[in-house]
Amino acid sequence: MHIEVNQLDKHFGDFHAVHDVSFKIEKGRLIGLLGPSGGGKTSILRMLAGLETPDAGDILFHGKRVNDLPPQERGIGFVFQNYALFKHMTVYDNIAFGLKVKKQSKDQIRERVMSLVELTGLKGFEHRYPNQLSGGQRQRVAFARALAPEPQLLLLDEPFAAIDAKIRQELRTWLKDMIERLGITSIFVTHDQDEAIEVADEIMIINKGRLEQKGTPWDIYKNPHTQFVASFIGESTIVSEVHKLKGFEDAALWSNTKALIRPEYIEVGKSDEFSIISATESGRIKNIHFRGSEWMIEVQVGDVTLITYRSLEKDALQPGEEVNVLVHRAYLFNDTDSWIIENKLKEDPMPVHI
Ligand SMILES: Nc1ncnc2c1ncn2[C@@H]1O[C@H](COP(=O)(O)OP(=O)(O)OP(=O)(O)O)[C@@H](O)[C@H]1O
Repeated sequence: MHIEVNQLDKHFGDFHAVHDVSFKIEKGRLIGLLGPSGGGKTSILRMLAGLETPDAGDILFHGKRVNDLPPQERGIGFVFQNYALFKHMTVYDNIAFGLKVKKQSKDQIRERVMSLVELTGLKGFEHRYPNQLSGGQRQRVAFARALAPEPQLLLLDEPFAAIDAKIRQELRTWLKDMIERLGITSIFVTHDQDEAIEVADEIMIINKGRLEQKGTPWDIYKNPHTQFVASFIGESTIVSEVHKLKGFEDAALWSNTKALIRPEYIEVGKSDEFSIISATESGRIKNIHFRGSEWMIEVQVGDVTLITYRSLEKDALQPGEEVNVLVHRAYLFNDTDSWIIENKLKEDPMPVHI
């Protein structure tokens, strides 16, 4: 289903929960609504579902305004974080529920339920009750139940929040595959950036009721439009006086700016490891922390502490050691504008407006 939302607005009493939100979603896309708690993600989802009425704005499904359609007439399936399965019903009856409401025949229901049981890998579990299933299995039942009436839009609110980390990882991949295979337009709410980056075709970043940015995970990561987006997606060090770093002197031209520097744009090494000498700084290793497959390195350059990662032998760098540091690029933000600025001693000297 193709979705268009124009200037959606919602207050709860005096509280402005959703501000002027507009977006379009193409048919078959898997969209992640990502943002901090209380930002308005669930409110947007509930308005799409018809469970909440917008104060202003239009919601169009296939170009047709649906603001006044009740939830059951919008062709939507739901999956919630707490499974919301009927505890007193078997897996079979849970999946069949929406079909019975639609008054389908017993044979039709059996055929549809069994094909969904097969699709979701639940064969052999049809006669179990929810309390006889693992969290991951219950969530697959919830998914099958939502799909049963053949919705055109699937809405998932924190679908994996209540599930252990390892199973959550498996379910993410499973869900992505499943949705791709079915080609059903889906929107899921999450506050977990890794989940959104890994699963979604496109991410919408929601903060304080506003849509800050919409794009593919790669595009948002590479070209964050606001300081909030840059700091919410991926890691970064915030630096207020980036012009003090070699190659970034031009940043002094813009007032009230803050720079964000991603770990992968920082290279740290012993002096003989660098060839681009003019752009390197002298720094000192402040601390190193073991992080499993890599080490987190805090390096002091003047009064700035930068964070980066390296896979290295334990004794390759030591706290207190003098090192060379090269910063490749930074994101620069002031109240109204944003730029990507490359190290002019190393690469393109011109900042790119984003
Ligand atoms: N029915 C309601 N009445 C009053 N305030 C509400 C209502 N629903 C939501 N809110 C408020 O609106 C804001 C946005 O809530 P919403 O649930 O949409 O955010 P969210 O981004 O989904 O957060 P979370 O990740 O915590 O679920 C919150 O401050 C919340 O307290």
